[in-house]
Amino acid sequence: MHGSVPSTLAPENWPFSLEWLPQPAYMVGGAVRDALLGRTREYLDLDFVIPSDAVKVARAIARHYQAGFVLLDPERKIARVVFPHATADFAQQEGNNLETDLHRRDFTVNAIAYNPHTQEIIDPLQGYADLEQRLLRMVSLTNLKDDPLRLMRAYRQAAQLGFTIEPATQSAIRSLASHITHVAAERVRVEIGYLLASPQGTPWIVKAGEDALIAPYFKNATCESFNKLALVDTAATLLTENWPQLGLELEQYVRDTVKTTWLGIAKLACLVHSNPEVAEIELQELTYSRAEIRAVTTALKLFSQLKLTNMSLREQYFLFREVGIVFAATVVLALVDDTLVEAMSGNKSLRVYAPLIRRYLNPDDLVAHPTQLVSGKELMIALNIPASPLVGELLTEIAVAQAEGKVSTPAEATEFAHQLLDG
Ligand SMILES: Nc1ccn([C@@H]2O[C@H](COP(=O)(O)OP(=O)(O)OP(=O)(O)O)[C@@H](O)[C@H]2O)c(=O)n1
Ligand SMILES: [Mg+2]
Repeated sequence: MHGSVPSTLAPENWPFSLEWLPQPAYMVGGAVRDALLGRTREYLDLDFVIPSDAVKVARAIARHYQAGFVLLDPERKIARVVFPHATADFAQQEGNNLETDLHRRDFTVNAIAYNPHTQEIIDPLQGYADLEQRLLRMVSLTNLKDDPLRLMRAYRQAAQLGFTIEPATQSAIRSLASHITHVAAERVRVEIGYLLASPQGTPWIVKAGEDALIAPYFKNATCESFNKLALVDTAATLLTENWPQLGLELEQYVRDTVKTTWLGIAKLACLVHSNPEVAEIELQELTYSRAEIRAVTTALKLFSQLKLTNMSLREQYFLFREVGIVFAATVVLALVDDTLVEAMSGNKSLRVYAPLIRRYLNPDDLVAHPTQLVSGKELMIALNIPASPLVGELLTEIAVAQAEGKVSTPAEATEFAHQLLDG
């Protein structure tokens, strides 16, 4: 049917030996699809279908290789083996034969199997032909309905693979859009996360919005909200060109464990209600973490303050203290807002933020990155005062005075606090 099987599928590249798999056993899903596309991935994520004893096989492999073992779904008999640089899922075949299993999957390009014992490709749904045309074609409307997360997966995979959605599949998705709410919000959040993470995702989340898949989660999003997403990408590029360090920060994750980059935070801020309190509820419903919600609401609260010119050092100090690590995302939001007010004319509007950005990127800048001259404890001893909120207030005033260049040593700081108390 088509050329030779790509070597990336070969068991030599697996984290375990082929001998551990019974006959027959099949590799399926994304790994087969990507290998046929010539796509390489940094992290191997393999899926196997085994007619019987899938969990037993997984357990034996995990034990032998001292890898992690997770029983993902006891009912459908799916288990995961976690190796240091790869993950392998082992699922009991659905139905009496492999064809039935493949017919229950989401898209034809994800329903191609590879038999590692015979090196055969099994492609009853002509997924390979769709791969060549770079098309996501549903296996059936019923399958989309059976797991409506697949509606969102279509946009996410189109974005990741650079594919388009085949027209009949597109109509089916539209007709089933209201079913998306039957899916756990957490699963939807993961797909949305992928779409917000990179510029390739932007046209596809816009499309998902037009097809009514986003409205259940971002009830207040308007056309303008979606238009802002592309402006975020543009603003991020502009910032990156001028301050590469800020660009790197935008690509970083909020926390290592969550999948939202700072760029994603800026985009979320465009989709939620502009009132931080309403935004918080929307994001909670989508199961975003507290750190992510705080990041979005902070950016929403503070972006317009970045625009203020002639801010005193004191005001700047408090701004930096409040914005913290959300700075880069907040500058992006401010730039996007400028664009909406007046067409972004080159670096003109960027210049407004340059002084703040320079402070932020300079670790020795005492306005953006204050150091502590004296601790609360030292202050309590030196001034002979008890622990109380007053100590915190004095420490803040010392930091502001340091930012203003009024004090620069512990002794001066203590003396300054002393005067404040007496005055
Ligand atoms: N809701 C879902 C999730 C998965 N699958 C099937 O299970 C395979 C593996 O799922 P997953 O790893 O989630 O997706 P991949 O297609 O492998 O894509 P990715 O590149 O994101 O891993 C898919 O290819 C597809 O055949 C499905 O039919 N419906
Ligand atoms: Mg996969």
